[in-house]
Amino acid sequence: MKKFMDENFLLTNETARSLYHDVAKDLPIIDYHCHLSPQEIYENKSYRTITEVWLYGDHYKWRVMRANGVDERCVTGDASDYDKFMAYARALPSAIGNPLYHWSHLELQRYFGITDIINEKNAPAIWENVNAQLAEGGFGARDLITKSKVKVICTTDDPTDSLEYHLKLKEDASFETKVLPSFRPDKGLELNREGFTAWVEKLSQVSGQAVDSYDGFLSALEARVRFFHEVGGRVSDHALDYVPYAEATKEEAAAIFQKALNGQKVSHEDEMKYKTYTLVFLGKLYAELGWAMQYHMNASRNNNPRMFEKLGPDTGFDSMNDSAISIPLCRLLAALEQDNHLPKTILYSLNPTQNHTIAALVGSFQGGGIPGKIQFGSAWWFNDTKEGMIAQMKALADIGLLGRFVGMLTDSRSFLSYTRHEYFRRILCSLIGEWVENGEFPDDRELLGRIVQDISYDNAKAYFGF
Ligand SMILES: O=C[C@H](O)[C@@H](O)[C@@H](O)[C@H](O)C(=O)O
Repeated sequence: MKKFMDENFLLTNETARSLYHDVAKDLPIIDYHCHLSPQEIYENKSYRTITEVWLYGDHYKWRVMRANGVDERCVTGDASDYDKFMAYARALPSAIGNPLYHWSHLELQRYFGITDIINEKNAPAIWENVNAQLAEGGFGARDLITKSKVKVICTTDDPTDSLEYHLKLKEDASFETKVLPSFRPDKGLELNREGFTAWVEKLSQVSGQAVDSYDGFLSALEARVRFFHEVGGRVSDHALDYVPYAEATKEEAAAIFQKALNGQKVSHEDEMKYKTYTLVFLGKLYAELGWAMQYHMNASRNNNPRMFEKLGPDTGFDSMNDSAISIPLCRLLAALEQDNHLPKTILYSLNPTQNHTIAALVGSFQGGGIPGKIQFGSAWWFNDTKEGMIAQMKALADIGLLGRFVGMLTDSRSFLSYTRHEYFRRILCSLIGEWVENGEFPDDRELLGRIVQDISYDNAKAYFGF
């Protein structure tokens, strides 16, 4: 029997062990999509308790606690940090087979040198141990990033953000990791959602442009894209909970925008027309600037209205959507490809039944001399599991070029999540090792090492141009 999570954790064969230990293990990280706070990075936020650094903001862990019957008071409420931590420690043994079981142990092992198997009995000692280490210092946000060998972080930012902390970080030579903004204009696309008109008003203020017409709106958005570019942004990100496609003239899109600006709801067809026109406009701009555009598709968000009312979005009440994406997505990309304005694009679907659909679809839009220009993005959110990552990589290998994959991102709100890259790299090495040991790929260590290094780091570096 293998030992629990030792140095050969998840490395199921000899080739995998050598690829991981000799190549992947010590490579730096490019975190091209996450939800970390630039302010916390700038201020090198420190933590007093394990709960603060480990559980606050981590909605994956909150779901496990709720599923274990923990009262919301002990999840996001006013219970003490100790009680919250104990509630998680009590829940964890039931998370057998869930990546959180592994991530949680990896986080304690790699950052705090704790190799105990977490349970209710030893949790009080772990609480004392981690809190004492935190008090000694060296566990601030920046310290954790540096320890994790992260070269670049792309945060997720609203177009109306002043990017104050990105600008400050740019000036701060004492911190070597690049922290760059990503342009996420969802609030400007979701014209039927509450807050749309207020957001447009804010956009007008920050861009210093009047936004009383669709032309003004597009021009203000463009100004913000260019501002993000100046600050170092090279990536955009869109949450397309369903993929819209409905052709529209500019006049039609403008009339729909005006209607929403007057506080009226627009029909689903009009919403799609507006989104299509605006997405194509933005896509062309990203292409001009050489950015990579990310589409995060098919999330079903905020499924629990009562909890949404109480806690807001991204608090652990989301799931997968099953809208068809193939036709609208092809049309959307084709509208950009038409005049050669398709930017580098990364496509993620939260619905893993669409793995092969996306892997095949990306192949229809490759070209223009950029290796892996259209990417099938890494297994996202509920798919960010051992089986989910293997399924995504196998689908990509089946139909496309796994060797050009830009690999893992963190997508997290926690500074301890960098162990997810280790998890991914172990699984990658194992998968490749199995093919080699099965005689399906030659045992050429130089070539294999190259492929592992590319997927773990070099491809992302070249793709984003960091
Ligand atoms: O991994 C899960 C996430 O952090 C999730 O909350 C985000 O991916 C978010 O939905 C987004 O749209 O960017």
